[in-house]
Amino acid sequence: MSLHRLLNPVINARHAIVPNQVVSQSRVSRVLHQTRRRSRWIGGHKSLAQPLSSIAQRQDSSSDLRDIRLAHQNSNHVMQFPPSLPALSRPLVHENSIMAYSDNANKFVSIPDIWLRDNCQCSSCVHEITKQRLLDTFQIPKDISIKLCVEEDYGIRVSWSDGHESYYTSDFLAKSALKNNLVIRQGLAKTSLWTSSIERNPPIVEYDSVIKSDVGLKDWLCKIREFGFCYVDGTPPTPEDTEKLLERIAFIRNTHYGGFYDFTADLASKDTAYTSIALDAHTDNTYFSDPAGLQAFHLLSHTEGDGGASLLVDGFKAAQDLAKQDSEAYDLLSIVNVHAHASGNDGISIQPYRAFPVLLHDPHTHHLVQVRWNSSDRAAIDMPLEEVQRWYDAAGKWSKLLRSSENEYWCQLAPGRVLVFDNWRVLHGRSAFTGKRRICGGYINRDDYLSRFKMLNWGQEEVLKSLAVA
Ligand SMILES: C[N+](C)(C)CCCC[C@H](N)C(=O)O
Ligand SMILES: O=C(O)CCC(=O)C(=O)O
Repeated sequence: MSLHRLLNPVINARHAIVPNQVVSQSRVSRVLHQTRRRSRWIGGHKSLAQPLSSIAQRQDSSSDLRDIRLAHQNSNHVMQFPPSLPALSRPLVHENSIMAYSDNANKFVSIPDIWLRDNCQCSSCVHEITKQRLLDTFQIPKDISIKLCVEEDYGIRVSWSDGHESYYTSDFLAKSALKNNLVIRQGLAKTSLWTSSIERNPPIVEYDSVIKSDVGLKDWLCKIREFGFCYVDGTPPTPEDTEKLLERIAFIRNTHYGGFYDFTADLASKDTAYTSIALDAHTDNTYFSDPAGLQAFHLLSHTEGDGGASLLVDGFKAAQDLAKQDSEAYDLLSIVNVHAHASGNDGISIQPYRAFPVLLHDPHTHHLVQVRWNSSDRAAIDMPLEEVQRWYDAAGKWSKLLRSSENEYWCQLAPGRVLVFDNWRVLHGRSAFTGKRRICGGYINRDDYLSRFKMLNWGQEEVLKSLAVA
């Protein structure tokens, strides 16, 4: 059975639909080069900027980008996910060194002694309960070497030149050498992009299944990971039961709005969410360095008025549309950094530690990992004013895609139906409303959400192996 199927029953590569946009560095470099030629500008601060082309060249040198870009170039902005993993090959002992199959080098390579010694898993080197390293890495003798290593049924035993004894399971050694561990490290999974037609068959789970069993919780999180959102029907229409539901995933994130939120149009917090005006499709927390990973809404009541429909847009789908429609615009929104702020509450003006692009990509895999889009909270654009028209042109195309009837999914929330969505992928909004409308919900950190997802799908042992920890 291939490692791929061993690792993740959730992933089914044969049907995986594109989850991520891959911006080829060569194209990004060309866009920058054009920008540089016109305005001698890179990344905002000439003295600090490192021309992306040089970063691209550095990244170009790593083979893991070559096959990703190849996939990208051959498949027009998209990459089938996840990259197929090689069969798990058993490590072997050769001339007093340990060889493991590296899918980076596509061959068996010798594992460096320092790495092996530093990753000894015995109870004096790793805390058995906390899984933290106890060993002082930098006290390992510089000339550390294997004095003797013996293959056993399930692993390899090593006697070191400093007298230490180690034992490594074959599974640990094999998985630590793989570069494609990102599937587990990043909690990647099957992704289905959607349009307004999702209305016919939206992802739904039942409250009881989620509350009563981890099987139900896993099903919910897998649907959120696949579609970027999922309803939970049958939820008792109370803040208490809604909070309990969300805490099945992880603790609620505290912000300047408080923790678990229960709000209405009373400007209790000085944000337009606390009014009755319409809100365009946006992602929340663009003013935070780390926007919440999940956001939830549970409409508890709406009396003496109407409107207040909810809007969802698949940002990854819209990004794919933009990439196909105008790759230069896509690249510009992937490069130009935009500032954001939250400054309504007294004594508060929050910004992230740096400006971020609308479309944020993983610097190593080039996968699209985050959409940051909120015109209400947007501040300065990190681009010389004489250049900024290009950003507005690109952003205008993006906005048009978000507002297209193909991509807008309008739904009417109701008591008992909790909406939870991936705030790094799915944009949300609402129509204007009248009357008294009460919504509760909460934010959950992305890392806490993905931790729960990975624990339910692979378990701690496999996750730690993917990190070369256990
Ligand atoms: C969700 N809750 C009502 C607590 C706050 C809403 C804040 C919305 C903010 N403009 C943003 O985009 O993040
Ligand atoms: O009131 C709503 O339906 C959504 C409010 C909103 O967009 C937000 O809280 O971020």
